[in-house]
Amino acid sequence: MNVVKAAPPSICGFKPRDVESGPPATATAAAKLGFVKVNESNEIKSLGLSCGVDVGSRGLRPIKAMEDQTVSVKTDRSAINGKNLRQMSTAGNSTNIVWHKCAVEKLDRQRLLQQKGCVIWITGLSGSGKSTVACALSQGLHLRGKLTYILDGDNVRHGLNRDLGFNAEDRAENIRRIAEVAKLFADAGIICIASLISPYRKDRDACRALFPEGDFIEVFMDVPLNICENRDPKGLYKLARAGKIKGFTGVDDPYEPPLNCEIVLQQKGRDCVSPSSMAETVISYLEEKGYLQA
Ligand SMILES: Nc1ncnc2c1ncn2[C@@H]1O[C@H](COP(=O)(O)OS(=O)(=O)O)[C@@H](OP(=O)(O)O)[C@H]1O
Ligand SMILES: Nc1ncnc2c1ncn2[C@@H]1O[C@H](COP(=O)(O)OP(=O)(O)O)[C@@H](O)[C@H]1O
Repeated sequence: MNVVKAAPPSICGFKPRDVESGPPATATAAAKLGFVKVNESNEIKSLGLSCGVDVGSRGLRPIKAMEDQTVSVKTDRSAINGKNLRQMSTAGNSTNIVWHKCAVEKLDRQRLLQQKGCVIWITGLSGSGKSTVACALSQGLHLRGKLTYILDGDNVRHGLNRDLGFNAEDRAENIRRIAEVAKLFADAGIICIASLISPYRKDRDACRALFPEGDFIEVFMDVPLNICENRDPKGLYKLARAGKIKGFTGVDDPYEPPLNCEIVLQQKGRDCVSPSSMAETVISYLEEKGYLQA
């Protein structure tokens, strides 16, 4: 039997950081919580007063604090003998980085929230109603007890993306960063609603590629330019027509409508479809695809 000696346990074996980072997934991690013995049959024997979490099954069950209790924990031997060094990887400009896995995973969070994490990507011209539908959708889901978060292009440009402008390269980076943030939200189990013009097909397709099949739900606000321009709530079309804003989408910059998106919300002619009925269309889709349950 190998004896792994670690720092003596605090009152309950957890330090605040251990609580934040979740329960131990391996014998090594468990050892950090106190004195433990690891035997050949993958059992950890607690030697001191400690409490832990049974990670042997997918559902996490807290273990009561008891003295000299033996708990079965699935240990990853490669984590103990250092074989996991093979998982070193390179991502972008970062080299020698290792993905750190936690025992509490997306499925656990989804079970807690009783929903599935995903991104609803709303694309369309300025003034087409993206932000309005995003809010109506968030409200509609909130009323059903579902957790959402909106990433609005305008708003994110006030902080995270304040260094970016509107040339094609900056728009691509704006969209890429928002997609990466949306991916984190979806991993948290949250229904993330991204509303931004995202005018280029290739940029939207690159976002889609970041997500598992089905989790990127593209919604096209199919509203003709003349309606958007008549609305002009911020007076930007007027400024663009007057030549005071250069490279304005739909005026002197392109917008490429989606070819194969999941949902089209159309506003044509005199018939006015309300934002809440548009939101209901999206909610029905989520219900049908099983996103509103774990
Ligand atoms: N040149 C130009 N073209 C288009 N839009 C412009 C421009 N300059 C400023 N704005 C305002 O910025 C909002 C669009 O930001 P996004 O982050 O959604 O744009 S993009 O996806 O990066 O293309 C957009 O907000 P919405 O009207 O809500 O779409 C505009 O208010
Ligand atoms: N379904 C709708 N019917 C009528 N007007 C709408 C609808 N959706 C949005 N609007 C109005 O259109 C304008 C632009 O909406 P907004 O959500 O700001 O668009 P975007 O975010 O695409 O720029 C706002 O004045 C809003 O009240």
